[in-house]
Amino acid sequence: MATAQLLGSWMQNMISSTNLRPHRNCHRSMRTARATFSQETASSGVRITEGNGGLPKVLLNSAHGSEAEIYLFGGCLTSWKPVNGKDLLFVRPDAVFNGQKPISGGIPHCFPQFGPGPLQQHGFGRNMNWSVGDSENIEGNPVVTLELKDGPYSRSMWDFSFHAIYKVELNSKSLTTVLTIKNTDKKPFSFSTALHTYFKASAAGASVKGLKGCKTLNKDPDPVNPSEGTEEREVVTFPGFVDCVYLDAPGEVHLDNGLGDVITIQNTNWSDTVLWNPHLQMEACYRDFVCVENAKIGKVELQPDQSWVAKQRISVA
Ligand SMILES: O=P(O)(O)OC[C@H]1O[C@@H](O)[C@H](O)[C@@H](O)[C@@H]1O
Repeated sequence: MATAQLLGSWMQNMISSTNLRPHRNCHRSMRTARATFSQETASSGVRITEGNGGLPKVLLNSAHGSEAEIYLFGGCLTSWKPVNGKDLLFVRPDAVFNGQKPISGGIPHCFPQFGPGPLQQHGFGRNMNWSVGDSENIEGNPVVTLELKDGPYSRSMWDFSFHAIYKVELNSKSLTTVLTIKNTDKKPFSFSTALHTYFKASAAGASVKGLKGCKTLNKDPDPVNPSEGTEEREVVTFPGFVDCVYLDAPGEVHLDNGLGDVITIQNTNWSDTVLWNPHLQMEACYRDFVCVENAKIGKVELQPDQSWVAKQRISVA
């Protein structure tokens, strides 16, 4: 795509308002850097365009025909189309794109709190502007790295210096994300986190395999005092309201979305899995999605300069 198309005037505003870094070499003039970034990103299958509500979004296009999109607001993946062309993520019809409220759908970040807890539900990572740190292309597969650092808004709720790095790689049939949280403060901090993935589904026909034997924290009916149990089922379904944490979940589970797709959800270091469907609490859309979330429910404590890293890979056959 031509530079002019990539960088309209809205984009130039966004560069300053979202700390978008056009290129690693910051000594170049901004103008040259913008042009270089756009040329490089166009050829790497990574480009930035205007999304809903005028919010900037990163488009990933692989040489194989797969596609994904990520809003910088919240670092939120809102679309993933493997080569079969079907979007396997779900964005709720009540989602707003105003840069004020989190985007309800896709893969929002829960950070630095999964919740419930003292901070706002699911923390603030999903309603801050992430920036683009880097982009590359590996054998036709676009890779983009987003970053989030503390600022006055996060400090007002959680007074720590941190650096979150979110690397997203799109392959023909898979989407891999690596999240790194680094303590850049002089004091330790602790956090919980999740990738709150909304999958498009027929909730009535959807099921998850791989969780049998896990300890469970069932948040239905009381999310603050969940009841402990053990999952006995080989195949977990969504017959009504579901809100359950699976502790020490395996590195791989399988979601049958009830729409003809089986999605393999693999992880490294996301120790827990959460299943959620709001049923009649969201009458307008509960039939059309299920959430299968890789999570870290127990607190991670990081000393200064320490990092925590977790990987998720979602794929279709
Ligand atoms: O903030 P959202 O996207 O509406 O999601 C809320 C739900 O997120 C789930 O992860 C929690 O387990 C639920 O308890 C919660 O209600």
